[in-house]
Amino acid sequence: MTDSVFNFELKDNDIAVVTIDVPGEKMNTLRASFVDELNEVLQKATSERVKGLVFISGKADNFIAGADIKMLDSAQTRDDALYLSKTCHDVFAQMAAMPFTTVAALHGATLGGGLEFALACDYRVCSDADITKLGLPEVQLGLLPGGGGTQRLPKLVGIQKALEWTLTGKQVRAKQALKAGLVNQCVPQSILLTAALKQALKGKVKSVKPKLDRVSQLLEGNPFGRNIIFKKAADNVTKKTGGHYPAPYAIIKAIRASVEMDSQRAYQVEADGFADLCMSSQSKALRGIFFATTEMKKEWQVEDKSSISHVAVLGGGLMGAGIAHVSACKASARVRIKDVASEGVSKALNYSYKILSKKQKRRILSSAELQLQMNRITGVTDYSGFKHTQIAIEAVFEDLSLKQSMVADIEANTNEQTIFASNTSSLPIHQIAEKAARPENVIGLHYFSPVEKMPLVEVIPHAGTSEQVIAKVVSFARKQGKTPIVVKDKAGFYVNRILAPYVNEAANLLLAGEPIEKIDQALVEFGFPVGPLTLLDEVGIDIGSKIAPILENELGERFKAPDAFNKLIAAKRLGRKTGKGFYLYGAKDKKVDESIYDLLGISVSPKLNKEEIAERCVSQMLNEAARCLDEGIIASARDGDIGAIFGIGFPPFLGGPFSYMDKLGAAQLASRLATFAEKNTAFTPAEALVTMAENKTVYY
Ligand SMILES: C[C@H](O)CC(=O)SCCNC(=O)CCNC(=O)[C@H](O)C(C)(C)COP(=O)(O)OP(=O)(O)OC[C@H]1O[C@@H](n2cnc3c(N)ncnc32)[C@H](O)[C@@H]1OP(=O)(O)O
Repeated sequence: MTDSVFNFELKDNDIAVVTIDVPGEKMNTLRASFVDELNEVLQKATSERVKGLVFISGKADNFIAGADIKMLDSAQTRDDALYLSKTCHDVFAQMAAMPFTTVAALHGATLGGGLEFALACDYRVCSDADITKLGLPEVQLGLLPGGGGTQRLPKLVGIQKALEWTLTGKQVRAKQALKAGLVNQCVPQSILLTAALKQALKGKVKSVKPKLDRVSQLLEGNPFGRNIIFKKAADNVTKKTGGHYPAPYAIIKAIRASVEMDSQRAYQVEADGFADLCMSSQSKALRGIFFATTEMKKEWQVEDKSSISHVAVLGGGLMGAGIAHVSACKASARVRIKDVASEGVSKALNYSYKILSKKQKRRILSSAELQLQMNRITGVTDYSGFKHTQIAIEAVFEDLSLKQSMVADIEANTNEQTIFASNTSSLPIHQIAEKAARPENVIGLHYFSPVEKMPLVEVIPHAGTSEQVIAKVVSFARKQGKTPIVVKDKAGFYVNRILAPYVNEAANLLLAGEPIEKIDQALVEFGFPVGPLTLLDEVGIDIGSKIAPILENELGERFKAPDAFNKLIAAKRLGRKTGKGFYLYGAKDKKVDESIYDLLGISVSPKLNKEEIAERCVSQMLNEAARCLDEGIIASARDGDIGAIFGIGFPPFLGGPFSYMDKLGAAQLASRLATFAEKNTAFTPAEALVTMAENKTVYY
């Protein structure tokens, strides 16, 4: 192994190959400290009068995954960050000005600064492998592409596509990259280097204009059309993010500069934007999420590396169908769905088929791939074919004796190693395992709806679950594309436990006369994706009110849900599924059902402003999160932050409830809670918070 990152090798035909291989790392990333070495390589190539130069990665599954995020995080001042962006600009400008042909041979992750590196080359050839993904995901870190991405991308793929990709952080596959003009050629990995060498010999290619349809050409080709494009992009950002994130606006500004300013000024706009964003609290929080999730991937590693390949799902309802889908289509397992009725089975199969068909229509999936994935899912109404099941995941009604009988059935029809995982959202796992012959194999695995979209899963071992089973289930959940957090077996686990007091407070405010839309808007403006009453309508008011008594029994009166919910249930206003809850649901939109105020005996009389409404609801959630950590429901503040962001949509730019509590300060929060508690004891500050306030400590 050498210490070099850029390993230069001159081939017989005067073509040089530079293999990029950051020593000791499985992923190539770019650091400012590599610049001198890259400059040396470029000088060497110039002095040796090479005809062409190919950049390829020495790693098996990535080209370059971007600038090193740890390096970005260590930038102390705006000037430090500005220096990083300008350093990238300078070195990439040198690459672009080389007198010989430069070719980037791309395989695997080519992201952020990695793609910007490739964009500075004359020609890009990529492998057609599934793992080849190209993109500028900086926005997800609260940043903009600071290595020339906002300048070079629009020139290759057009303004609209560049905006779409950089504003969403979308990663595109090889074929899509070729179609859009991002890469010049796409080949099997086995001939990637050969194709790149061949191109390097051919010499410089003429730069081509983006492949645009006529309407796009017209729009992008004149200032009036561009005005429309940029305004629409900014409006969409505001609609989607509520204006909470500065990065998308800075991206739009830099892309606009790329077409409206001279190159020097436009690059300065990009560098300034990058430096400002790098210092922003939003980017710091989002980078924190990246570090947290990467760290979590290393925990609960399994000794037995063979992955779970045979899965059974009990219950073909919405949750069961979603679990079957991610097991088959993400974790590539064979899935057997069991339902009491064949109708349940076919509904579950149809669920996957619909999702896959959409992907096929969007050409993400071929019809052969669709068929292959569907072939992995079968259904039965009995336990035939269950013998080799490695994990059975139940998603049936919240009924303890039903779940216990399923444990017995699974034990009778599978094998000694089969894991029984319950997708309960409220029942204690130790009770489900109570009558099990092999309680060490029983565990909770709590998904969130819709399963294929929600990134979190709670893994809940009871006291007798074996460590090996926990590790296997965590590893399987990761294969399903989920971020698992291991939580303690106590009522509500973590997510529902912090959600319940938040939703209850929203209901209390409604009963006190605050209008429904105002409550929801207050929390959306705070940064949640939907308001608490909309959320309750989505989950189902009946479901919410089933969990509440369990929490109240085990954890105390502060969890008591308002009695008014019973009136809603009696009136069959269960939420979206019955067409009405707090809102009335039409084919396309929803509106507040004014008659609900009469039904609940409320006279609308707004007294609080939206900030006060948000503060009351959120402080309930924060208080309960503090208790959860204190009681060991979650193992760390980090797990609590990730759980709330990925499970509830707690505003990511605030970094999660614990990061937010640090920002507010325990003293400030405890004092606000104590003020609210004078009128409602449910606000009594958690002991842990009071102690932190006294000792002036923080979570991070
Ligand atoms: C100036 C520029 O415009 C600014 C930038 O480029 S900002 C960076 C833009 N790039 C990104 O956001 C990509 C970040 N990385 C990822 O999304 C994912 O790591 C990935 C999709 C590349 C691979 O995912 P996966 O296979 O699950 O591997 P994952 O566990 O995440 O990463 C493997 C290792 O690479 C590290 N890594 C990946 N990308 C990194 C990056 N950009 N910076 C620092 N470390 C990185 C991870 O921390 C992890 O390190 P570890 O093994 O020491 O814990």
